[in-house]
Amino acid sequence: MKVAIASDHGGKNIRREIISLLEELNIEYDDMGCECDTSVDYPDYALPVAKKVANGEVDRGILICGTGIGMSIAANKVKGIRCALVHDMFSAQATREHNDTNVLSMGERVIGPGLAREIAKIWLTTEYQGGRHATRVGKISEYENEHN
Ligand SMILES: O=C(CO)[C@H](O)[C@H](O)[C@H](O)COP(=O)(O)O
Repeated sequence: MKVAIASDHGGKNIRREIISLLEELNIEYDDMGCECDTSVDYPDYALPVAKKVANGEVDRGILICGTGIGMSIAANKVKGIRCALVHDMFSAQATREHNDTNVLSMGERVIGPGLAREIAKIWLTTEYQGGRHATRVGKISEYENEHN
């Protein structure tokens, strides 16, 4: 598996934490910034990561900003992206099993680095269940294909 990861200025500490997790899990990653000391705009980081996932350059994406909301809104504008904003371990597991999410978003002003690490670990290691969920995910893809 290869993962692209990025944050804005509000998510740099958790990004560093998740990079150390990726190294511990021996998961290849592409760190797409930000290398910022000042304020930046989250779409400039969410969209390149989402595009890399959508075009198959990487398998998954992880995004962190202050709340995770802006990153998730931006990522979900890219065709083929199913980005989940997650701040608890139950949802981290459920969104992989049920929604086959390919991008994870978290907010550093919402949760601490320890919980973010646990969430990312669960999200990276949980398999999609398919079955009844594939029908539902398929309906989303169908809509997306018809309207883009
Ligand atoms: O996009 C966001 C909220 O939806 C992120 O939390 C940003 O990190 C946040 O908006 C940045 O805010 P700042 O006041 O410019 O630091």
